[in-house]
Amino acid sequence: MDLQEAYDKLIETHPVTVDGDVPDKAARRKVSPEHQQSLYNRWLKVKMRLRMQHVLSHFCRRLPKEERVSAWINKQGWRTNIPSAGRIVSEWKPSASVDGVMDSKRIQRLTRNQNWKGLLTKNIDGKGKGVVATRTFQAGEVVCDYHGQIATAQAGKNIHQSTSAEETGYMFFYTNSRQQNMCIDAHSPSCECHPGKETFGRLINHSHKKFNLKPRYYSAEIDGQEKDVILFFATKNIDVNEELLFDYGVQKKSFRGESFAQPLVGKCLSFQGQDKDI
Ligand SMILES: C[S@@+](CC[C@H](N)C(=O)[O-])C[C@H]1O[C@@H](n2cnc3c(N)ncnc32)[C@H](O)[C@@H]1O
Repeated sequence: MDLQEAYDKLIETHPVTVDGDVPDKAARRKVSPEHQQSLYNRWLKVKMRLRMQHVLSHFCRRLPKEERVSAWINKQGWRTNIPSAGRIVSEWKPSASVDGVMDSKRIQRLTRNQNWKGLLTKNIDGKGKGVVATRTFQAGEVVCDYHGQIATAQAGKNIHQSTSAEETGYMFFYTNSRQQNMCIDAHSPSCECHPGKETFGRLINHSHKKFNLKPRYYSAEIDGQEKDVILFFATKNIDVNEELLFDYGVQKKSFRGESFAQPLVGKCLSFQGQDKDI
């Protein structure tokens, strides 16, 4: 029997699991006295890979800090065969299906607390304020959300018509999972749930050609309540100091028309002045 056959036989009775114990020597010898040591090594190697995947799947769409990974690993109660937090961070890639992103407690917490890290508000020549990255983001990472009061599209349109030109660019129109036209109204710099805090999403500027973010709509259960959430995903790797941009869906250089989003595609109404980066 070669090693592969022996290994396949061993895992029939002793499958590798994240928390399982390596089969003892007697069990390994029973399968193959000749390969018992190699079976031991291979079993532990596969277990390590499984643990790495287990940790990575917990930090699925936001690059974690090493200390955070280390703290989480410590909580698992593993005494041997412990993955290195440094290696996890260096090998980190966005994982998990985009559909399941709002299942992540971390993303839910960031959405609830508006504590998005790695972002900085800055004045951008010719555009007013904008948002830049203070760390690199990998393609596929969740960067932040578009936060504000959720309203019907009609209510948003009314606000849009009754507010000043400076305020009207902060409405994000979308269609929800029940096919209702809705709007995230962020015309006030801070919202009722986060008084005194200016959230990042509303400050992200537009570019049709150089966008590096794409919004995606979710209907998510947060704190037992169904909520509409618009998450911004990096469409490419983003460098430090790079401005974050998404395509508002405006077609013209100066957009004043009415337009409602297709599902999953947001549109901000009213875009005035000289558009940089168009
Ligand atoms: C959602 S706000 C973005 C944040 C805004 N720059 C601010 O200072 O609050 C949308 C408004 O930003 C400005 N803006 C966005 N993208 C722009 C661009 N590419 N060039 C010039 N102005 C832009 C327009 O005034 C637009 O109505």
